[in-house]
Parts: sequence; structure tokens; C-alpha cells
Amino acid sequence: FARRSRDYVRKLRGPPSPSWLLGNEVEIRNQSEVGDLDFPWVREYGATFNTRGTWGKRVVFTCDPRALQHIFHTKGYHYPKRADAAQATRNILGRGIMWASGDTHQRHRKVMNPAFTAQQLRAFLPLFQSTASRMTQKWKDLIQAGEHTFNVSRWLARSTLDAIGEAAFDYRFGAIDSAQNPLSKSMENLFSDTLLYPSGVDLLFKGLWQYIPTSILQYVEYIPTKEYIRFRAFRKLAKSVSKGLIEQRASVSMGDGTSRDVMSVLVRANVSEDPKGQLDEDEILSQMATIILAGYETTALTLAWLLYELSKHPEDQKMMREEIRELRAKLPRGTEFTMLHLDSLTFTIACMKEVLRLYPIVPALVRTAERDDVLPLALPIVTKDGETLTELPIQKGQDFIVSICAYNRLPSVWGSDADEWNPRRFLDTSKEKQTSVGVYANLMTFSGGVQACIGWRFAVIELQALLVEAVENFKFVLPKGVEIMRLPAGIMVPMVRGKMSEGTQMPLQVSLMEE
Ligand code: HEM
Repeated sequence: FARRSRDYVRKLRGPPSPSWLLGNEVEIRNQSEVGDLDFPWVREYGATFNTRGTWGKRVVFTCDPRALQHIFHTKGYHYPKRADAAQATRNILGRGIMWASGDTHQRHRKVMNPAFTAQQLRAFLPLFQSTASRMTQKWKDLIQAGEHTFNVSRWLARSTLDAIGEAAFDYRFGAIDSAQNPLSKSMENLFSDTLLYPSGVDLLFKGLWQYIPTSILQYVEYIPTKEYIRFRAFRKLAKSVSKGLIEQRASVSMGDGTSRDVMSVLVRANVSEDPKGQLDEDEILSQMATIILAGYETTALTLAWLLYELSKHPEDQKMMREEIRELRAKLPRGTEFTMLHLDSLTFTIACMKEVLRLYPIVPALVRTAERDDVLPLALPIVTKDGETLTELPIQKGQDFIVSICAYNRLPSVWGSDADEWNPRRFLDTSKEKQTSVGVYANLMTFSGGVQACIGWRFAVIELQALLVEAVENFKFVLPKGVEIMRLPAGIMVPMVRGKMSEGTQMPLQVSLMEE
């Protein structure tokens, strides 16, 4: 069986590999924009095909809905993150939930889950709303001072950072009021300064990581080049700020022991007597660094892309504003929207789902099969010899690239206009028969299954609150001559063509809407 299954991957079609040593890795990591290769490859070879990694390794590329469901959900723990991806996460965030696998991950997730229930997160709505109104007040000030075009992604990131600090740790970054917080400074352009367009040598080096035992590999963090120095500096700073917060919390009362905010669940896990619910101090600090980093820029960038699409589609922007204002008009003056109100804004929500579909901030994930297995497929593969496969036998150790951005644009799932902005697709709810993947709106944007984004509900509620406040008060227009690119820096970041040295940015013309 082992031999046969190896043969199956060998039989798959796929793009030619430019070199044995580097495989397709350099071209994949150096796409000028996210999806430049993924989309045409899927059109040409189907949803599952063969690519080459470094050192001659075969890497199966897939965006097949059933394969994704199997890899992330049904057999989640049998497809851990590839060792090099796990180590890269550890370099940035330490031994937290994003790095952990198997039993360790289960333990981390068990501790964290109570802080991320729907009920717990809905209670943050007023906090998100007050953050949103502090942000829009700043925008009004800027406009009054004569600034009409500004980098909205930076402002959104300052706002989501304030929100995560306060929601998770009762900590005030004060990022909206001042850009000087050292932790927020150390996160600025963290990915685009380090992971954008890597060299062949870098990729060859990282291609060896999966063959090095973790006990030795962990020392790569001390390599004295820019990437490792930046990541280490961020991690150390995030952990030391976190330690200060824990000490502060310890000096005040811990309440009645039932609080479910992130900080309380972490501190309780440190003193828990149940070994399956314990975290050591280093794990707790890593967890806090993880929540801060994972919890702010992803949401801010999603919203930046949404304002960008609304700038390109003024009719949709207008429709969203009208929907919000119509609801507002029904309420007594000065009333804040509740969660029920926000959830009733169907067009606004459809636009939010559409942006999550077209702009998955994490565009791809890498996984390894821990054992021999047979992958079920929704979209059959035609092999090099013309054979049709409805499932794919694979061998232990098989690596995968899972393309989230390509899944989110599969015509078989989303229709023939899958490459285009069309929020109305989400208003049609008759397409319920699809293979269910992911945690929200059948999208892979938050990943799926056992290691799916723990903060997806947090992100969705925060997006709703910030979006409604922004669109109700301001009009957004794309400045003339500005071309925005989707840069592949591990996460997808917006940059202006020809001005990449200026880093992540989404400059939009913002004007105040009359009441
Ligand atoms: C639009 C916003 C967001 C997007 C697109 C997003 C996306 C993702 C994705 C794709 C993963 C899986 C990563 C992997 O397998 O390597 C993930 C994991 C994670 N996310 Fe998010 N995320 C978002 C917001 C948030 C927020 C707001 C928080 C925290 C409040 C958060 C916390 C986490 C954590 C802790 C994990 C690791 C979960 C685990 O390994 O069990 N994320 N996220």
C-alpha cells in the first residue's frame, strides 16, 4: 500500500518545477500578489495537484472542499502544522496555542475556549463601539485640520490594538491617542519587514528544518539576521509587558473565580490542579503575545480591504450606509446598536463576508500527514495518465499547501463570478448543500476544525462595530492614481504600487457624511 500511495502523488499533474533544489518554492513565495500563481494553477490543474518543495520534496497543493474538511476537521490532529511552520510561529510567539500540536494543543485550547464563547464575546460590543467612536473622533479631527487622505489601515490597527488590549487583558495600549507605545511600534510592519519575498538561500535553509529535532531547531531564534532579531525582540517585549500585566492583576482581587476574560482563564490555569488544564508561566506569556498579535492586525487589515472595496463600489457603499441609517432612524436618538440590531443589517453583513472571502489575511497554510491516509475529494483529479481519482491515497510525511485564497474563489462553491466582488451572493441562502468547511460563512479565512481561529467571533463582532461606525459617518474614495497590491508577507498586507518602501498602507480619501 505504501508504495502504491507514493505512486499516486507521483501521478498527479502540476506546474513544472524550475529546479530540483528550490522546486516551486521560490516562485510561490515570491508571487507579486497573493494568488497570482494559485488562481491560474487551479484553473489549469484542478483543485488538487503536485508541486515541488525545496530539496526535491513533493508537496500536494489543495483547495478541495472535502480534502480541507478532512485535513482540518475530521482528522485534524493527524495533520499537524509542518515542523518549519510550527518553529516559525514559535520564533515569533513562543510556546503558545498557535505553535502547540497534539495533546499540548488540546490542553491550551481547553484553557482558552471559555474566554471565546459567543456569550462572552457579545459582552464586548460596547467596548468595540466606544473604541470605534474614539477612532472616528480622531478622523473628524484630522479632516477638520485639513487632512483628507490618510492611511486607514494604520488607524484601524491602532483601534483593534486598543480593543484587544482592553478586552483580553484590561490593558490600555492607548494606541488611538498616541503612536508611541513601544509594543505597538515593535509590531509595525513586523511581517512585511521579515517575510516578504524571501531569498532562495533562506527557503533552502528553512526547507531543512523539518529534518532537525525540535530540541536543536529551537535555537534558530538566536540567528543574528534581521528576521530572527525582529521576531525575538517582539516576543521578549510582548512577554515582558504580559508579565507586568499578570503581576498587576495578582495584586488586585481575582474576583469570584468565575470571570472568563482571557487574563482570568490564563491566571487560573497557572494554579490549576488538573494537569489537562494547566499552563506554565512561559506558556501563559506566549499565549498573551499570541492573542495580542493574532487579535489585532488581522481584523484591522480585513476592514481596510473592506473600505477599499467600498471605495471601488460606491453604489454598495451607499446601500450599506442607507441600511445603517434606516435602522438608526427607527431608534431613539443616542441609542447604541445592540448585537440584534447589527445582525439585522443583512447587506452590511453580506459585504463583510464577501471581503473575508476575497481577502483572506492568512492566504495559505501548510500541513503534514502524520500517518498514511486516503484523502476524500469533492473535485476529482485527472492524473497524468488520464485516470480519474475521486480520492487520493497519501503516505505518512506527505506535505500539503492548503490554499485558502483559492478555496475562497472556487467556482464550484461560489459560482462563475467567484473572482469578482459581489456581496449579493451571500444574500442567496439557497446554496446550503455545499461541503461544510471553516467556521464562518463556509469560508476558510479563519481556517477550520481543531486549530481554527479561536478569535473568529471576536473578529466578526469587532468588524461589525467598527464598520458600521465608519460607514455611517464617512465616505471613502480611492485616491486617483493609487494602485493597491495584495502583498504576500506570510499574511496578506496592502501596499501601494511603486511605494513599497513605505510599508503596509491603505490610503483612502475620507470625508465626513452629513447627518
Ligand atoms: C479577520 C480576522 C482574523 C483572521 C482572518 C484570522 C485567521 C486565523 C487563521 C487562518 C488561523 C489558523 C492559523 C494556522 O492554522 O496556522 C487563526 C488562528 C488563531 N487566531 Fe485568528 N484570525 C482573525 C482574528 C483573530 C482574533 C481577533 C483573535 C483573538 C482575539 C485571533 C486569535 C487566534 C488564535 C489564538 C489562533 C490559534 C488557534 C489555535 O491554534 O488553536 N484571531 N486565525
